[in-house]
Amino acid sequence: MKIAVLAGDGIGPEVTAQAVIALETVLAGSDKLELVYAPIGGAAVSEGGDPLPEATLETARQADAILFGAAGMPGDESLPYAQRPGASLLRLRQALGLFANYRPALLFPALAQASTLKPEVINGLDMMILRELSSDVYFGEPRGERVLPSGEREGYNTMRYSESEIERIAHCAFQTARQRRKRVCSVDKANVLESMLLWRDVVTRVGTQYPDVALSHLFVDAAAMAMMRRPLDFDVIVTGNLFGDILSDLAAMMTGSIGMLPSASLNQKGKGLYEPVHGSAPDIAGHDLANPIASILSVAMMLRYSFDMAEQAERIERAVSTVLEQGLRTQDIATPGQSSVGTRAMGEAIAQAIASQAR
Ligand SMILES: NC(=O)C1=CN([C@@H]2O[C@H](COP(=O)(O)OP(=O)(O)OC[C@H]3O[C@@H](n4cnc5c(N)ncnc54)[C@H](O)[C@@H]3O)[C@@H](O)[C@H]2O)C=CC1
Ligand SMILES: CC(C)CC(=O)C(=O)O
Ligand SMILES: [Mg+2]
Repeated sequence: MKIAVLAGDGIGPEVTAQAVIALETVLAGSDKLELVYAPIGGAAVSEGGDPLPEATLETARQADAILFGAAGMPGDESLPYAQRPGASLLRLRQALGLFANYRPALLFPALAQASTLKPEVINGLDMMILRELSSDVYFGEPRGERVLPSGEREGYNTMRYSESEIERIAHCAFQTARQRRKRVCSVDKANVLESMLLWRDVVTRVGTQYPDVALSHLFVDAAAMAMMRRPLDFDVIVTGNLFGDILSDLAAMMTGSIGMLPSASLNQKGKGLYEPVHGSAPDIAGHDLANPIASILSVAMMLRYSFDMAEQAERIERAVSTVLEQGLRTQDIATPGQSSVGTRAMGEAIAQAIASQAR
């Protein structure tokens, strides 16, 4: 198995290093693992000017799966789009056709006190946010900035969705729900936006092919409220690129921290990129403070989705659960008065827990 490792910027390399250790530990004894490192984001700009060099793209194309860290740092936004380190991930997603982004929000019981919601509201939390990843306002044309006749500057973007783009993500949602609790909630803004009215129409039409799955619809503002109020009501949430980006950060806080949320992004051929939901966290980068669990759990998703290695995936997830049960915390999931460990110590403890498991 050839894995492209694109660690990127900020805490990206810190958490990815721990995810690689977890992967190597769970595959110990296998000579099949091949890791190919390539630069992306600000790291790639410093080397050659392009945040997504052709060689990196080729490495990603040739690999069986991709492990991504984070890209982008403060100040990026002043650069033209194609040179922006933060945009390199969007370009990579587009180039590989990664349209289905699975973001599971799961509460580890040991972290009930770390969530900002009351334990009785979130105990048992297990929702899957399925975010469409290759379209919407992030990619719509035209986009840009212009000067109005008044001399005032105006920024503009285009929210768009085609029927086929909605259809394919809707099928993913219903198929995922069939493996879970058979409920899909589609989140849109069909009361205001034409692209979202089409979204609702198409999801409803696709839903008729899955009579065993219950489909509901919510406008995104009401969805944000309902997710905070009764998160356990949700099974699969399917939504567009922008709303999925926002709602997954919201869901992350229910699990204790954004440092807990992994993700898998798949294309139509099943090729996958695996990454933590969080960004480069410049405020804590370089201080051994980042929580590596989201990245480590992303490796578990990789083993399950790309390599059909459910047993090894479960071993990683069980090791995470074990160290959390033992009371180990990085600073983001520590409750007041609780001591915390750094990125490396958390990663090492998880690797040790994997190694000492009875198989
Ligand atoms: N997938 C990616 O590569 C993403 C990149 N970004 C980029 O990252 C940069 C920073 O963006 P922000 O909005 O600050 O989002 P962020 O996710 O990097 O950080 C938000 C907050 O969460 C904390 N945090 C994030 N990950 C953590 C972890 N593993 N452990 C503990 N705490 C963690 C940070 O310290 C910060 O307080 C920007 O340049 C942005 O464009 C943002 C989101 C995703
Ligand atoms: C480049 C951004 C859209 C990354 C992000 O915030 C995300 O994928 O969650
Ligand atoms: Mg985001």
